[in-house]
Amino acid sequence: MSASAPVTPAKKIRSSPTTTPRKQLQEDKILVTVRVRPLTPRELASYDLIAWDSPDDNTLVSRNLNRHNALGTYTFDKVFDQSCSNKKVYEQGAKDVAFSAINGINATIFAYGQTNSGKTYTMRGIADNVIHDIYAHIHNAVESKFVLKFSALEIYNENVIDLLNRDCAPLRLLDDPEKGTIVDKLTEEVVNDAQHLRRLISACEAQRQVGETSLNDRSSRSHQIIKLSIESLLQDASGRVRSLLASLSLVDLAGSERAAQTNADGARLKEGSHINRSLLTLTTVIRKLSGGKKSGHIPYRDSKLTRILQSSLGGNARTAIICTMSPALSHVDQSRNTLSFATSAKEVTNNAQVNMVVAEKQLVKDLQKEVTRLKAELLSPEPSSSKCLRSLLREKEHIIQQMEREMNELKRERDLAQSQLEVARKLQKETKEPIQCVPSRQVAKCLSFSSENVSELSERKAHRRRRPLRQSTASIDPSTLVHEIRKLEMRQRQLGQEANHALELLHKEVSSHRVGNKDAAETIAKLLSDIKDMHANISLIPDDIEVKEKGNLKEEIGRLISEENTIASLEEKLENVQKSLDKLVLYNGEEDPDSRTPLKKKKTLPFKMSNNGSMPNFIRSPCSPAPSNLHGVENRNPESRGLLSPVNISQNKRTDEVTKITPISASKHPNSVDVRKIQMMFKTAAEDNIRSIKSYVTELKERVAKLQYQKQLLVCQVLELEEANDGGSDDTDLGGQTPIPRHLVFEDQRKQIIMLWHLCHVSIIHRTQFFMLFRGEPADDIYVEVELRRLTWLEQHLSEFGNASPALLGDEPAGPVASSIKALKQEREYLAKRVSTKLSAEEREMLYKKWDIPVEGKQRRRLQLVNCLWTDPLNMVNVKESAEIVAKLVGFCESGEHASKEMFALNFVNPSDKKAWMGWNLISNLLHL
Ligand SMILES: Nc1ncnc2c1ncn2[C@@H]1O[C@H](COP(=O)(O)OP(=O)(O)OP(=O)(O)O)[C@@H](O)[C@H]1O
Repeated sequence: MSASAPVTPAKKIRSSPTTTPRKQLQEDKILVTVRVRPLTPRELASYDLIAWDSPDDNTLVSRNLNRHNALGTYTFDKVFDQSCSNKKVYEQGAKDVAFSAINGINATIFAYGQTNSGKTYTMRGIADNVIHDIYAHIHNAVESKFVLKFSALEIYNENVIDLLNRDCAPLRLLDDPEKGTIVDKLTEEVVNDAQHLRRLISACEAQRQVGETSLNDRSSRSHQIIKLSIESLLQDASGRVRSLLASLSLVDLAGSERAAQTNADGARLKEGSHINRSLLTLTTVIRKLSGGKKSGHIPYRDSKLTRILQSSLGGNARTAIICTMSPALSHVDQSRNTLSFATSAKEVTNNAQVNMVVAEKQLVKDLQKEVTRLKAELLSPEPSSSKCLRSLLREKEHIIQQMEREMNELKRERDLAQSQLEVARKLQKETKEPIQCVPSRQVAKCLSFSSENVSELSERKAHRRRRPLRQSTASIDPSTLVHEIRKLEMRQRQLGQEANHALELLHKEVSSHRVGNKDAAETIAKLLSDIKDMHANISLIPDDIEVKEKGNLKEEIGRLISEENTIASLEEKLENVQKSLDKLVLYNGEEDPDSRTPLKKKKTLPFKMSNNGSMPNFIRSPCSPAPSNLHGVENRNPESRGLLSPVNISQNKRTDEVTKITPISASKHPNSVDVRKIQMMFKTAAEDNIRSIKSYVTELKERVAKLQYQKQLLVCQVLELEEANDGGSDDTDLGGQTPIPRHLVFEDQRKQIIMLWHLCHVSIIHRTQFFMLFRGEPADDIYVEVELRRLTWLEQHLSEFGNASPALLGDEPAGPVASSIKALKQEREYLAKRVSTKLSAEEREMLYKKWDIPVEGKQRRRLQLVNCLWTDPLNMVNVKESAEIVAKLVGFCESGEHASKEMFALNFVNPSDKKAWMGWNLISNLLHL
C-alpha cells in the first residue's frame, strides 16, 4: 500500500489482537457537514437575497438574527460554502468514512436536504472521487486481493426497485439475524474495473425516477442507494488468508418539499407525500437516537428507507451525512429544518465493527495444521515439555471433534428443515391450501428464512390494512367524487355569502360601540378594518364556477386546491376578528364588574362552543354530533339559526331589535337620549351582542375548517382512486397467503392510531372516546380505517407546515402545530379543574400515589396528574388507564346515552344520501386552523 493511500485513522480502529475475534467494536459519532450551494439562475433572476454567512470552516450564521433562533449560529464538523468544489467536499466530508469500507467497516454516505438544494450534484461528486481513490488504493495494495460487487436500488412511493433489473417486481425486505435488513433478490454484479463501475452507476442514474417540479427541472422523486460490497483478501505471515468484508453505501435522498412551493399535484403530490413521510421517519429516528435513547423504541420499521439504512443509523457502520441547502432568503425556513436535522444527527453514535470473515474450511485447515505441528513437537526429544504438549494436543483434538459434531448437527437440522418445507409445499400444491404448519422452534432457528416470515407477516398486515380502503375507494364512481366536489364548492359559496351578510351587521354593531378608553377605541378601529378586509376576501371566493359537462377529476381537484389561499386568509382574518372581540369583551367587562364573571367563565373554556357554552354539550365534544338544536346547521343560513342576535329572531325582526337594544340610535343622536339609560342598556345589550357575534365567528371558523378537511379528504379519495385504477404493485404477490386474524390487524391499527394521536396532539377527550368505543368488533373496521386515514393525512398536513415536523425536532413548532399544542394544554387545564369534582378524595389520593404525583399545591397536583395522561403512546397500560380517568372526568361511559359510534362517521356517502357531513363537530379542535 502506498504511503499516501488514505486509511481510517488509527484512533478510530482498535488494533487487531492476534487471536482474531471476528468483529472488533468501535464507537464513533456520525460525521455531519453542511454544504451551501450557490444561488441558482432562477434565484438570481428573482433577486433573491443570501441569508447565511460562513465565518469559518465549521460555522454557519444566519444574517437575520431576529427572524431565526436567538443565536442564529450553527456549528458542524465542516461547513462548505458556495465556492467549495466537489473534490473538497469529498476530501473533508466523506473520504475518511468511505475508506472504512476497505478496512472491513461498513460505511454510508448520504446527502440530505430540501429539494433542489444540491444533493444529487454532491453525491455525483462523491461517487466520482470514491471510485478514483478506491481503485488507486487497490492498485497500490499489491499484497491484497479485492473483489468488488455493485448493486443499486431506489425507493419510489414506498416500493423498492432494483435499478439493475427494473423490470422485476418491487423487492421485499427481509430481516437477517446476522446482517440486519436485507433486500431480497437484489441483483449484484461483480465489478471489473473503475470504468465498469462508472458505467454501472450512470446506467442506474438513467433508470432513476426524476420529474419536473417548479423548483427543479430534474427533481429526484425517489431515494437512491448505491451499494458497493468490498471484500479484501490478505494472506498474513503465517500463510492464513483473512478476508475483510464491508459495504459502502452512497445514498442520494429525495428532497423534502412543500406542496405549495413545488406546485405539485396528482402524481407529483403523491410522490411528494411519500417522500415527506419517509423523511419524517428518518428525522424521528435521528432525533430519538440523538437523545441517547437507543434502548427505547426507534421506529426504523416505519419506512423502507429507515429499515434499509438501519445499520447506518446507530448501528454497525460509520456514517457521514452531507446536508445541502440553498443560501436563498426565500428558502430560509426549509434550510433551518435541514440545520435542525443536522444538529440532531451530530449527536448520533454508531457502533462500527470490523467484519472479518474466516471461512469455516479455512479454520478446520488451520486447526489440522496446528495438530500436525503439535504432533511433530511431541515426537521431538524434549521430555520436559512433552506432558504439556500432549494435553494441548488432546485439547485441540477435542475442539476439532466438537466442531465436526456441530457441523454435522447443523447439516442434519438444515436437511430436516428442507424436507419439512418440501412436504409443506407439496401439501399446499395438492390441497391448494396455504401452509398452516409452522416449523419447530429449533428448526425455525436454523432456517435462513425464519426471519423472513416475520417481515412477511408485517408486510402482509400492512397490505391488508391498505386493501379495504383501496377497495372501498375503487368502488366509488368518479362522478360521485365530482358531485362531492361541487357540493363542497356550493357550501363554500354559501359560507361566503353568509359571512358577507353577517359582516355587514357586525360592522354596524361594532361601529356603534364607541365607549371605553383609548385602547378600546383602537381595538374597535382595528376590528372595523379587519371586517372590511374580510369583506374583500370573501368576495374573492368565486360566485360561479364554470363546470364542464364531463368533469375531469384532476381539474376539479386543481381548482379546489387553488382556492385554498382565499380560505386560508379568511381564516386568518376570522382569527383577528375573534381576538379583537375578546378584547372588546374584556373592556366591556371592565365597565361592569357584575358582567365580568360570566364572560370570564366563557373565556376559560378550552373549546369555544358555537351558539351556547353549556357543559353537557361540551362534554359530548369534540367528536359528538351536533346537539339536536344544532342538527343540520351545516346547510342552514345564519338567519334561521339566529346566530347574530341573542334573542334568536328572524332577520326582519332582528333589525328592529338591534335598533332597540343596541346604542346605534344613541350614537346617532347623542344629545337626544338619557345617557344613564343608554349606559344601562349598553351594559346588557352590548355584552350579549358581543357574545353572540363571538359565537358566530367561532362557528364560522369551525365550518371553514370542516370545509378544508372535507376538501383534503376528497383529494385523498381521488388519489386512492387513481392508485386503484393503476393497480397498485403491492397487490401482486399475495396470492395464497394465510389471512391475518382480524384481532391482530385491529391491534396493529389501534397502535398506529394511538401513535398518530400523540404525534398530532389530538384532543385527549377525543382519544378517550374513540379508544373506549372501538374495541375491534367487525362493525368497527370502517371507523378505524377512517380514523387511521384521517390521522395519516393530518400528520402529513402538520409536517408540511414544518417540513419534517419541527415539533419532533425540538424546533419551534409551526402555526397549526403550535395551536394544537396550545389547545391540548387548555384541554388539560380544563380537565384538571374537574379532578376535584369528578373524583372522590380517596380516588384522587389513590391516583396521585399510583402516578407518582408529589405533594405540592392543590392545583398543581391535579394538573400534574392530568399532564401524565395520554403521554406514553407505546405503553398500553398508560393508554388504558388514561382513557379510564379522562372518561370519568368528562362523564363519558361506553354504554352511556352520549356514546354513539355513528358520531365518528365520515362522509363516504352517495350523493343521494341527504345526511350532511357531521364528522368531527369540533374539527377545528383537531386541525386548530
Ligand atoms: N454546489 C453547487 N454548485 C453549482 N451548482 C449546484 C451546486 N449544487 C447544486 N447545484 C445545481 O442546483 C440544481 C439543483 O441541484 P440538484 O439536482 O443536485 O438538487 P437536489 O437536492 O438533488 O434536488 P431534488 O431533491 O429535487 O432532486 C442543479 O441545477 C445543480 O446543478
